[in-house]
Amino acid sequence: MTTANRFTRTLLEAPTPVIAEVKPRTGDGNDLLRGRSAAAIALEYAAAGAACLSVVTGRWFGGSVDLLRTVASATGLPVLQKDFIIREKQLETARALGASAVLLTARLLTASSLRRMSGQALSLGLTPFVEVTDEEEIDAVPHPQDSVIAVNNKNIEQRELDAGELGRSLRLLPAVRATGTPCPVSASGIDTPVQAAALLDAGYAGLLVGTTLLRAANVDEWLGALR
Ligand SMILES: O=C(O)c1ccccc1NCC(=O)[C@H](O)[C@H](O)COP(=O)(O)O
Repeated sequence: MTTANRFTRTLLEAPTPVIAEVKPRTGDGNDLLRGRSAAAIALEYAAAGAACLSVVTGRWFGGSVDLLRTVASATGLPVLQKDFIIREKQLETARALGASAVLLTARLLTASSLRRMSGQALSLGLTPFVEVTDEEEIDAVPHPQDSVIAVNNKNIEQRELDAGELGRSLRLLPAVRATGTPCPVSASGIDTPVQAAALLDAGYAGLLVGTTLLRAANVDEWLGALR
């Protein structure tokens, strides 16, 4: 497995293809850590069978690059960094701190910036995790065979305070598959194991789950329901 496809391979081969997210708070400031350390949460996710981890380092959600360092060193699982990543320097930092994949938000980047950042991520051994919300963005994803393409069910312009629309993932799946990506992912707003199972049954290869797992009374039970 090359470093650039470690994240994708791990997700594709996992019995529970969930990317479990660590983020300190919601977009409107509600605490999600509940007194726990980020490392303890990462270890709990790993023990419950999560395939990969995601860390939100963006300040809206209370994150920092230190959080990435902490989570990446807590377990051996591949880690995605979620932030507004727009410069090559951020890619170098992501790699240095232990990330395997980096969020590139199609809505926030011009087509040429997305192409440049995807190419640079791959050359640094990082999987581009390209987040999309419509067909136009999907058609413009560069290097689809080497990227995760994630449909975001929420709207980042609203700091993801909307409830999320899982129908978006179902509607856009054929277009995502048509790109040739091996790894379509549905991200955000997944609240129950029943919803998660329906997205996997529909053909998603992976799911990104944050708030619900951070609030779950029993992460083991939540993820176990998908096996
Ligand atoms: O989506 C983005 O562009 C983004 C950029 C910078 C920081 C966070 C960003 N998105 C937030 C998230 O990715 C969600 O935390 C994640 O998808 C989990 O969603 P949820 O399960 O609804 O908490």
